[in-house]
Amino acid sequence: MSTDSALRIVWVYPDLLSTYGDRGNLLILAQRARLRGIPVQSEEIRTDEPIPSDADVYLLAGGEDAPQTLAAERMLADGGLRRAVEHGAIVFAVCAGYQLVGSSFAARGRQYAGLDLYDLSSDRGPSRAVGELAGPVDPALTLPLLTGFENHGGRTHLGPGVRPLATVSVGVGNDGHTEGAWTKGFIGTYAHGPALSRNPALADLVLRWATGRDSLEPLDDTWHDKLRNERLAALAARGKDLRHVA
Ligand SMILES: NC(=O)CC[C@H](N)C(=O)O
Repeated sequence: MSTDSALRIVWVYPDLLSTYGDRGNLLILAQRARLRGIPVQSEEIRTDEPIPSDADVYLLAGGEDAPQTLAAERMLADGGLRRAVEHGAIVFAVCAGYQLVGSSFAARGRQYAGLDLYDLSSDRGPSRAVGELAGPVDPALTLPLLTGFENHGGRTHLGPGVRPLATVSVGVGNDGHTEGAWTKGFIGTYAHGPALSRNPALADLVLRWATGRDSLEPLDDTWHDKLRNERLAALAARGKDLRHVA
């Protein structure tokens, strides 16, 4: 992002990929930037539009199998997201969006080619993972506990080019042990909720990457904290052991 221009945030294919309130990720990211005085330009690029390759941040959301395969096909043919990533754009991808930035993913009984932007691939798990997802984030990122809601049939396998975003205390995530993936400029997660509302520190990490700033002024996170605490208390009430979770 250059200093005199707005931060350009693109939500890719809201008409295909948009489940469980994932549009909230766009709203939260844009609002947390604006509250810091960072001008923002949000764009929703639908399936029949070319994906711009010169934006700063790209958001991909969840989707059912059929829309996910269509989205992958269109994105591969379009090429805009690949060009953007090659220019250093940041990608925040949730669930179906997370799976389709890997080399391949499973849907409707077979494997489909993904965009192969990051070192991960997905196949089908033995059961659907549905419910709360929580766990400590990779200490290298110094973020608080990840909390979210998951609903997916896929399981994701990480290569050496990415690191797990979190380890799983509650839920399934990638495989019951790790959840999501990251490398500088990329975060993938199975967390809906939306993820950036339940994890505002993750939104700020994306903003720090996008602006090149080492730190951002703190915001009033009262309502995010209430939501986080309510969700974590619900897990504790169900006897989930979160003691080892920061
Ligand atoms: N919630 C989602 O995005 C689901 C992703 C994918 N269709 C799966 O079931 O694994």
